[in-house]
Amino acid sequence: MIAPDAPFAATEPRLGLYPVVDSLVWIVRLLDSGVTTLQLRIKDQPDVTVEPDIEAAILLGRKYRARVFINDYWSLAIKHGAYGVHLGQEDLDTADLAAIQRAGLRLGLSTHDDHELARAQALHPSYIALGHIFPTQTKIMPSQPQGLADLKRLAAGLPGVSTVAIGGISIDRVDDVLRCGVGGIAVVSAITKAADWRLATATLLQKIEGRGAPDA
Ligand SMILES: Cc1ncc(COP(=O)(O)OP(=O)(O)O)c(N)n1
Ligand SMILES: Cc1ncsc1CCOP(=O)(O)O
Ligand SMILES: [Mg+2]
Repeated sequence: MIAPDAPFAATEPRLGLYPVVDSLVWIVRLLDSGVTTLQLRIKDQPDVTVEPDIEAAILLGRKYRARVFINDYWSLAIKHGAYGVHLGQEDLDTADLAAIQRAGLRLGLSTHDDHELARAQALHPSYIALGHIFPTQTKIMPSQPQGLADLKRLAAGLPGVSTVAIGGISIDRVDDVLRCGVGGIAVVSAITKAADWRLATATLLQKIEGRGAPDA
């Protein structure tokens, strides 16, 4: 991995509500509900299997003028001209960051602690994700939850950086997370496991971005 010297293409300073979903069906539902920042996170499939959905998600993002980030599959994201890519720390050892940058894609990076944060900052990504903040059922995490105090401390040390909090963020925790100073809140189960995902999405949009769905 060779670190590019220049910063990656900028994204919004405040990414707002940022659902992370595992299918095109969810991408369509959420774009239709007025969500403007999204991630397609399909895990551990061959490129040939995921390419059609990745391409479709990127095209839908363009059609809806939304920011669709592709998790993991950075070369497919480049090939199809995605808005952006989200990578984890382990991906940094193998991904061609210079190619992502040359292609003008935005880059989001995961961080779990101060050490990973310093590594991410040195790469000048478009946004930095901090987490997991609370315990999560969605992904097995080797690290401990960071909690709100650490989130506040870390966010305060990142002036001018677009930040996203992730991990165990339920609707009733959103206000506390926002008070820590992050500009984006990434959620999986708060939407995909909600009894009423439309209501959950509308509530999150209102709390995080102060707006309703297009027809609301
Ligand atoms: C917004 C956001 N933050 C963190 C992650 C986790 O990404 P990663 O470390 O690459 O792990 P996987 O999601 O690939 O399991 C994320 N996807 N999105
Ligand atoms: C992908 C990922 N990376 C860190 S926590 C997480 C899952 C977050 O899911 P949930 O919002 O359901 O806790
Ligand atoms: Mg990943």
